[in-house]
Amino acid sequence: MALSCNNTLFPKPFFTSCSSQTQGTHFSNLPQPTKQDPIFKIKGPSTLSGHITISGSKNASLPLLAATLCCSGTSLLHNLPNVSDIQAMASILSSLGAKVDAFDGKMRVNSDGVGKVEVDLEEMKKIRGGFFVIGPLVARFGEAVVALPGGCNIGKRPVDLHLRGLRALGAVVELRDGKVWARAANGRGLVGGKFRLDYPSVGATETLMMAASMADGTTMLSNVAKEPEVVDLARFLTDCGAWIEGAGSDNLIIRGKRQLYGSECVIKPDRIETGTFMLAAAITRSCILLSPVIPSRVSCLIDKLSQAGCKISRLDQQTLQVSAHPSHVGYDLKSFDIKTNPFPGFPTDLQPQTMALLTTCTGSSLVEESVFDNRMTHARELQKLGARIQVSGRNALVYGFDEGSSLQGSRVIARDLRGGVSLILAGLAAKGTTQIHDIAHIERGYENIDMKLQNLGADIQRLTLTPVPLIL
Ligand SMILES: CC(=O)N[C@H]1[C@@H](OP(=O)(O)OP(=O)(O)OC[C@H]2O[C@@H](n3ccc(=O)[nH]c3=O)[C@H](O)[C@@H]2O)O[C@H](CO)[C@@H](O)[C@@H]1O
Ligand SMILES: C=C(OP(=O)(O)O)C(=O)O
Repeated sequence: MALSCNNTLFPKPFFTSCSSQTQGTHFSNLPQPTKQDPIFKIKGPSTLSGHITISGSKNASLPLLAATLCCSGTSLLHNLPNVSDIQAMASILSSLGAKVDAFDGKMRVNSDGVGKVEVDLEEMKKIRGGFFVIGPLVARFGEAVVALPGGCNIGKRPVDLHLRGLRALGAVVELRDGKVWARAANGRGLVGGKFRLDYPSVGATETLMMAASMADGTTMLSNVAKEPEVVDLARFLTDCGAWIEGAGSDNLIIRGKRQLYGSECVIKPDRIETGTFMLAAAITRSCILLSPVIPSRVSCLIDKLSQAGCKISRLDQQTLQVSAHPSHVGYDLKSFDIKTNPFPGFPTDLQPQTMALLTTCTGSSLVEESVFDNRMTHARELQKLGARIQVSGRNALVYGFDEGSSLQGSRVIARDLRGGVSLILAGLAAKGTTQIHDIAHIERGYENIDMKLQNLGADIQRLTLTPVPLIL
């Protein structure tokens, strides 16, 4: 599409105009480190090659770990990613009294000994996924007290649909002192009900699936999320003895069972990590192999990257080759537009990484974020690397480079998980050194990302800076 700086969609640029004045280094506005501050230091530009192993999905693992609270006996989950969100979730389950053993990427959970239904506020602040325990706790133990959840700061993120849905299943739910207090009315447990979600929220769908699986009677949920992680949760709950029909469609019918039993499950490969590494190949104009992957879960990105000119081949059931190498592609990658949407639409969790790629393509692109109301803060950081992006509310215009110019290394801050990883991608493509601060956000969801990229040939190091005194 042809776009100009005066496009009427963007009457008041939020960050800078589309000039290249932001190119170069930007150290001045950054706070001096005052505490141990691990950073990623990247020397670019990099060319990647070789094979990358994709870890289990964080967003599938979190609700599955919560679902183990529904089960009598022991559950065994395999292929959990070694990331801080999973450790935080394990710590929440232990704090409730569940027995959790973690070993070799596996977790064995037995929640028969749960003796507490209140989650510690500090634990809840760390992650979004901690809120999932509300459904299983009310359904199996009759009560839950859970603080409002943390997670990425990407917009308002209310939990009204979780709470209204629980009320439709007979729970009494109140908000007091920043906590949600929920209990099954009359001490009789939850009862089946009907609930239509105003928006197909992934988290609310998962909370209500877990709750309804143990409610007395049949529950009908409509306008539910169709994300693959919902399908994975339905499969696990079914293996535990639940009766769920319709996972992956707009409507769910769930017949509640009095008791569910611990089961075993292998977490599926992370589709967002898959997409992130596909974009890493594209932004560095490289060729890499990725496995294990489920291609149908990243088909939106496959379409967009193919449109840009990347060559994507399926080598076997679970191996993809992504090539953006000039000798394979023949010309530089072309820009494309994206609009994020619930699955099967373009995933919001790949929007920042895609924006990073678009800053290096020829032509200009429109990025529309329709899922979250404040998921553009990475644009400001990408600008520090010289990217030409104009943000207006939930939309961004991204201008590619003219021949000969490119991103330049700089010091930047990871402001959230996917925005943070978009800076790694940009740093790989940029000339010179990029330092990324606040990388704890990135480590919430990416297992050993520095080592995985080193294995592909990138010059990236994880360093811990020693605190320096503030010089006035
Ligand atoms: C731990 C986890 O799995 N996180 C994922 C999950 O987040 P999460 O489950 O929080 O995302 P939702 O699908 O619930 O949120 C989507 C939209 O619905 C709104 N909403 C949600 C719940 C509610 O009660 N009321 C309401 O208005 C949100 O503000 C947002 O605008 O799905 C998102 C959308 O694919 C992903 O970006 C997150 O990575
Ligand atoms: C937004 C994300 O995570 P969370 O919902 O846990 O904040 C994410 O995984 O991109």
